[in-house]
Parts: sequence; structure tokens; C-alpha cells
Amino acid sequence: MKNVNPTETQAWRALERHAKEAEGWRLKELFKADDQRFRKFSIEWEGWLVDFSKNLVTERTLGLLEELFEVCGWREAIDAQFGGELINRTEKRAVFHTALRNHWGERPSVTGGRDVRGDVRAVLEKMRSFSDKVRSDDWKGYSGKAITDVVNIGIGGSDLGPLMVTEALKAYGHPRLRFHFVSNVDGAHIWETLKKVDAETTIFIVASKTFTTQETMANAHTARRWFFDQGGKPEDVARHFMAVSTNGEKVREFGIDVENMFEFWDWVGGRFSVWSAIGLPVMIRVGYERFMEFLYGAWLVDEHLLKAPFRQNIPAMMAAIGIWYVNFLGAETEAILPYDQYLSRFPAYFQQGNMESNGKSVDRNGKLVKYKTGPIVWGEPGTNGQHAFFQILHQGTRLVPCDFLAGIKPVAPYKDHHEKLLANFFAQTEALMIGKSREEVVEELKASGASAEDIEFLAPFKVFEGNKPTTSILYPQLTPQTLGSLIAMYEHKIFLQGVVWNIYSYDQWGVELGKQLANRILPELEEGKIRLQHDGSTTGLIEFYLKAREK
Ligand SMILES: O=P(O)(O)OC[C@H]1O[C@H](O)[C@H](O)[C@@H](O)[C@@H]1O
Repeated sequence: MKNVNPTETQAWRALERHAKEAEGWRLKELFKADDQRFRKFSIEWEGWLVDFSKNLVTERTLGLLEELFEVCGWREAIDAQFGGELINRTEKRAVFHTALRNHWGERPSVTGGRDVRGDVRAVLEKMRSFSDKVRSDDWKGYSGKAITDVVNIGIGGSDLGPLMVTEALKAYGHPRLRFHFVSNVDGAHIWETLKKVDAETTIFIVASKTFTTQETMANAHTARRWFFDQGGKPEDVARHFMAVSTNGEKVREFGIDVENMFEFWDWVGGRFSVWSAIGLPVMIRVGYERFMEFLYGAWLVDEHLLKAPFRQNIPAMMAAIGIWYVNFLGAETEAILPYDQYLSRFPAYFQQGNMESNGKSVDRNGKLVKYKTGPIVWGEPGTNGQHAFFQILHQGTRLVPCDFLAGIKPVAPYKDHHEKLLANFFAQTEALMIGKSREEVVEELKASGASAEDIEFLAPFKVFEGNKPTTSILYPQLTPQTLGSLIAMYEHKIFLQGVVWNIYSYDQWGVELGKQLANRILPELEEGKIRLQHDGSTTGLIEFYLKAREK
């Protein structure tokens, strides 16, 4: 992989100059000036439409961004990742989640001199056998009853992926099985879940790459204690506790038989692990065939990434336009707005995907970067968001590029709802771009019979500046396949942005310090006595808590 400081490239400097010109652009004028703009700035792929035309970009912008990507070695980086090289250098690991979905075509999956396709296949078969049994009532609990509830215990990538996807695909799900996700170390999470399930008919999937994560281990131990309290015996654990992990030793220590362990590998990053055995709840919910469709959707995007030229390459365009906003137009944030209730956790999923990957301030040489890296990512489904935070998108002071996502066909049977949903989607992207001028506002107020005084007072508040950029992504329908594709697009976007920012996107050292300090403080809370030096505020907080909890 190349190691280029992007700001030292000619393309970067040209983009900086170009950004000055962009200050005067009005999106609606760009459309007036070029009646082919929509066609030129949108991509059709596999029945999808990805419309970038409502972004503050011109041909020149994209040309310069392409130059930047070239000089930063985006193609070499893709080859290195797909070639199984140890591109996660700070953890000395390959980044090979693409191997988990490489079941079609001729491409090998070689890392460390080994083609891992066989290993991946073997785990898939094990998942298939288990999930088939649970789905067909062949897997019985200790009292001989079929399983009714699946509880996934995991956090971060071992939670958000299966949570988001099982939610997204529930319309394709098993009619009887219920799914629960416990992540937070707050005892309320496991307690409220255990209240709803019956030990005789529940399986627990303890999902943790490392099998050392405090939250997950605490929840897993509580679940096992509860299981015994409910009448389960140690010999019944094998029927009720599964593990998904890379760490066989820790799984054994916990008391889960390796027979009940679904393996994955250190070349799968936590936030990219839903394609691995971490996706077990997904397979149980939708079945093996549909899980394979999910992988296939992602594989299609992998092929697209590898083959499509820059301007036709959806992840590359998403990445490039994102960089344009962050580094040249000053955006601090971006929103993901699925007009698809099934994708309610999609923004949260890519909040982790994005912010844990590209929330970095040190480049690949260990030097502090002097440019902005990953933005703040957030979002909620539409139309709910419209009645909550859209105000800031329309009339706030910040630039918030938004992705609008929707299925062309609904999954739910109510067509009239879908038309209303999409009318809102289109209207919002239009309103954000077109805005409303003072003249229009005055006209409207006059027509409503407002007095001249009222018009003068009210007009400024009712003006919409417009010119707010959006990307619209329309997929044929939310299915396992399209969901797989959608996730893979965002994954590759994150990766390519990290390449240009010259950062390591696949580690997450930033979450370590809090964990370490929590481990130092925990004994103090357990003992009820402060033993360590803390700052004044932290000491004050702990002291207050220790006293107050006794009252
Ligand atoms: O799967 P685990 O090893 O339990 O890790 C769970 C999560 O916690 C870590 O702290 C990381 O921030 C996440 O990237 C990871 O997904």
C-alpha cells in the first residue's frame, strides 16, 4: 500500500483552490446549466439507482478527486486488502472479511499463504447444521422442548451487526423464533431479557471475538447463573450455550464445549464480522439459503469495487464525495437516513463502522495528521427524523451531507404507505436542495392574507436557504441480497476513505484507555474505598457515589 500524505499531493491543493469556487455554487443552478446532470452523476447498478447529482460537485470536482484517489493508491490498496496482506499493521493482521463472502467466481482467498475458502466453508456448514436444527425444532432444550428464543450476548461488532441484520430481515424470518440482543453491562439489559424467556427453550449465543470483553463476559456469567437457578444442570449447558469466537481457549475456560463453538479468525474485524459466524443469529432467523443470498449481495459489491472504473464505482464515489465535504467544504458530520423501517439500526451500525474505523488522528507513519479524518455519523429512519431533527438540516448553520436510502418495492404489503414514504423521501431531497426564497415566502404569506407587518416579521424565519446536498440510494427491495450489497458499499466507502486519509482504519486503540481505567476503578467500587490517585473530579464523583449508595 502507498503511504502518501494526501495534503502534499497536487490534487489536494487543486481541490483546495477548487473549493473556493464551490462557495458560489447553487445546486439548482448547476441543474439548470446542465440538463444531463442527473444522468452524469448517477449510477445504475443491478436494478439500483445511486444518485449523486444533488451533491455539491462538478465534473472537475470528481476529476480532481479521482486524481487524489489515484495518487493515494486506491487500486493498490484494494488489491492489498483483497490479496490478504497484513494491511492492519498495528495489529499485524489481514483485513479479509471479503473472504467470508467469496463463494462465487474464481477469485481465491489467500492470506498468510493459505486459501481460507475451505475454512470459511466448514464453519458455514456447521452454522447451517445448527441453525437448521433450531429452525426445524430438532434442537431440543434440556427438558425436551423445542427452542423458542435466541439470546445473543455480545457488544460492539459482536452485537450491532447481527442485531441490525436480524431486525432488517425479520420479514424473511422464522415465524416462531424470537430474538433478543443483550449488550450493555447495565444489569437492566440482561434482567429485562431474562424476564421474557424460559430457560427450557432458550439458547444463548455468547459472541465475542476475544472472549474477554467485560460486558459480554459479565452478561454471559449472569445468564449461566440464571440458567442454573431455573433448573438447568451443568450437563445441560451444551444444549443451551453456544460461543462464537476466535479464542477457543477462553471459550473452554468459560465452560462451553468446542463442539458448540463457531469459529472465526483474527483477519475478521469486529465491525466487519456479521458475515462470519457472528452472523449466526441471522442464519437462525432467515435460514441458510437466505444467509447465502446476504453474502452474495456483498460479493456482488466486492466484484463491482474491483472492476468498476472510478466514476461508475459506487463505494469509490461515496468515499470521494465524503472526503470532498469533510476536507474541502468543512463538514463535520454526515447523516444516514433510511426511509425503510427495517433499517432502523443501520445508522447505528455504520456509526460504529465509520467512527471506529476512521476516528483516527495519527497517520500511517505515526505522525499527527493536519487534516480532518472521519466525520461524525448519525441518523434515524425517515419519516420519523423529519419530525425530530430535520429542522437542523433545513435551516441550521451546519453542512450535513445526507444519504437517503429506500427500497423501490416495499416489503410490507401496504402500497399506499410506501407511496407516502417515498413521496417524503423525494420531497425532502428536493426541499433540501431547492429551499424557498424570500420572494416565494412573501407570495405565500400574501396569499394567506397576512398583514404587511406580519409578512415583514415572519418572512426571514420561513426562508429556506436550500443548497443542502444529498445522495439518494434506491435499491430494488430490502432483501437479504440487497442488504448484503448495501452494507458492503458502506464498508468499502470507509476503507477507501481511510486509504486517502492515510490512516489505519482497522484498529481501534481509542477504546482501550476507558477499558483500562474502568478495570482500575472497579476494585475501588467493590471495596468501597478509593486507593488510587485520580483527578479532583473523578475522586469527587467516586466519593459522592460511595457515600450516596449507602444512604
Ligand atoms: O467481540 P469482542 O472481542 O467481544 O469485542 C467487542 C467490541 O469491543 C471492542 O472494544 C471494540 O471496540 C469493538 O470493535 C468490538 O467489536
